[in-house]
Amino acid sequence: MQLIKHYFPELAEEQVVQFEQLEELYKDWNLKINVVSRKDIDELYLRHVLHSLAIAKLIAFKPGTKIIDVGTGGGFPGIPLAIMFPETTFHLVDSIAKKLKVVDEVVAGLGLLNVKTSHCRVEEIKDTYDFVVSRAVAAMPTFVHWVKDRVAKKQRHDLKNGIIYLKGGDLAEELVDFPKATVYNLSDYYKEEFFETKKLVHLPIKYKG
Ligand SMILES: C[S@@+](CC[C@H](N)C(=O)[O-])C[C@H]1O[C@@H](n2cnc3c(N)ncnc32)[C@H](O)[C@@H]1O
Repeated sequence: MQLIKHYFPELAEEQVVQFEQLEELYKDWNLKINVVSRKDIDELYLRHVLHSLAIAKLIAFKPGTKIIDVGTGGGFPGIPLAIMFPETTFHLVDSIAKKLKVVDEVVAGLGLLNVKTSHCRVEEIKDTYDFVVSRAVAAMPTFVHWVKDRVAKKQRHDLKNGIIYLKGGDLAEELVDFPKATVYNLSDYYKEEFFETKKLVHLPIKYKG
């Protein structure tokens, strides 16, 4: 938790409490429904919370912003971002019900009012959002195909509406067809070795409606 305070010193007291509560909630629920690996749960703040919050280093979502987290799994990056931006609404979607059960319990345990969840494939969602966030779900061409019509027209931020994707490793091949993508190195935000190869991709998506 010190890690989170170190990189995000401006958190309000309520947010600090919510981030602190995450560890116990995940440890507890993970014993009942295994959604986070053992190694990852021991390093929850580094591998999940801080990693998810890299998106908050790129952009501060304004009040009223609508975000969808596609393939949220156990709630990443959606839950840490929902704590960080309480006036932004987050729709967390996953095709595996047991993962969303954990997400629902963690959301209830934290008392988060800005999160809703759907158990479905993202291809079934019809709504639109300012940004589509995600981590480790599909290769970029497949992902873009799934979500390109989910991006709203109205711009609220300097950063163009579109996809914000947390990815590891070499992205060059995946991004050849997306010249408008910008890749950010998480090592520019965080000094821990875990982030050395981690990246954040922003891909603006133009509304076609
Ligand atoms: C590797 S996990 C990543 C989970 C989480 N984003 C994280 O980083 O911890 C990928 C997740 O994407 C979900 N998923 C894959 N394709 C999907 C789709 N088309 N619609 C919704 N969820 C999907 C899977 O069920 C799985 O929970």
